[in-house]
Amino acid sequence: MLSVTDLRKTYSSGEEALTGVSLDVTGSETVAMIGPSGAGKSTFIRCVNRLTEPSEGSVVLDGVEITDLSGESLREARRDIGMIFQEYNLVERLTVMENVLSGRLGYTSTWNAFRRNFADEDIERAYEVLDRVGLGGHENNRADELSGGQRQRVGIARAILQRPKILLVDEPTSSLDPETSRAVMDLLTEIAAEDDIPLLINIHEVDLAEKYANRIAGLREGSLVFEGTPAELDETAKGQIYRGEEIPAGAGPAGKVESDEPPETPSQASEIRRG
Ligand SMILES: Nc1ncnc2c1ncn2[C@@H]1O[C@H](COP(=O)(O)OP(=O)(O)OP(=O)(O)O)[C@@H](O)[C@H]1O
Repeated sequence: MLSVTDLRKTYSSGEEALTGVSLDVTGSETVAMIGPSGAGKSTFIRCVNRLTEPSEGSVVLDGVEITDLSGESLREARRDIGMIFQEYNLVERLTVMENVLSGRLGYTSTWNAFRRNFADEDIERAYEVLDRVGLGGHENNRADELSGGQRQRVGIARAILQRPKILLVDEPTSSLDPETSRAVMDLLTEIAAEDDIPLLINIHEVDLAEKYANRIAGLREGSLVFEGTPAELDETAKGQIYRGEEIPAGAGPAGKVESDEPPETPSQASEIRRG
């Protein structure tokens, strides 16, 4: 379970990106975070795994206070957090298999990673994970030979190879066409359900949030202005999130709630074969 309390982030520029956001993500639920551009969605997700340093607040994952950690303990905690990025964050000249195995780099020594001495067990599991995301047979393709949807599948495979306790997903579909976006969302929500892990997903497309999420969190100007089910996300709530409209007195249930570093990878492409 992820429990975020009163998270604040002020960038050195003085920009107050988060002004005290609290949100829990539990079980195998999918929580979609929506909101206009600049609302603070990416900042929120990046503060959870400390790719961005929060200014104040608490982030607890399965009982571990992430904001207190540093060095090796922070690296260990990050292994529990699968991260999937909008622009995939793949190393273009590396193979699919190498990109996926880079999800295991946190577990292997620098020397072994450099030599690409991945454990046979990891390679075996990477084949399984690639089959699972529909990329069986593409292990030795270079990342730059893949379509956008396939690249995102590699990103998903890399994240789940870590056996994470939560998946954080930042705008997974913004570079994809509608059909591919739905396929990627199907895959993500299937994995969350099958592996019994929660999914926190930033997403621009409200229709995808409504279709796939169990719960929707609406951010506006760094504050959580809505938290509810897709059914509760009515026009009033959308007006509040996207246009800053006040909730009319006596309105329904919706509204409420007051209130830098990609994974390390080896440097050159080469084939890694089943051991
Ligand atoms: N590294 C940074 N330095 C300074 N300000 C930043 C930085 N990153 C983000 N911001 C600012 O913080 C605010 C929130 O940005 P963030 O990227 O979190 O929003 P977002 O909701 O994810 O937007 P989008 O949907 O466009 O990706 C914006 O005003 C943005 O300009």
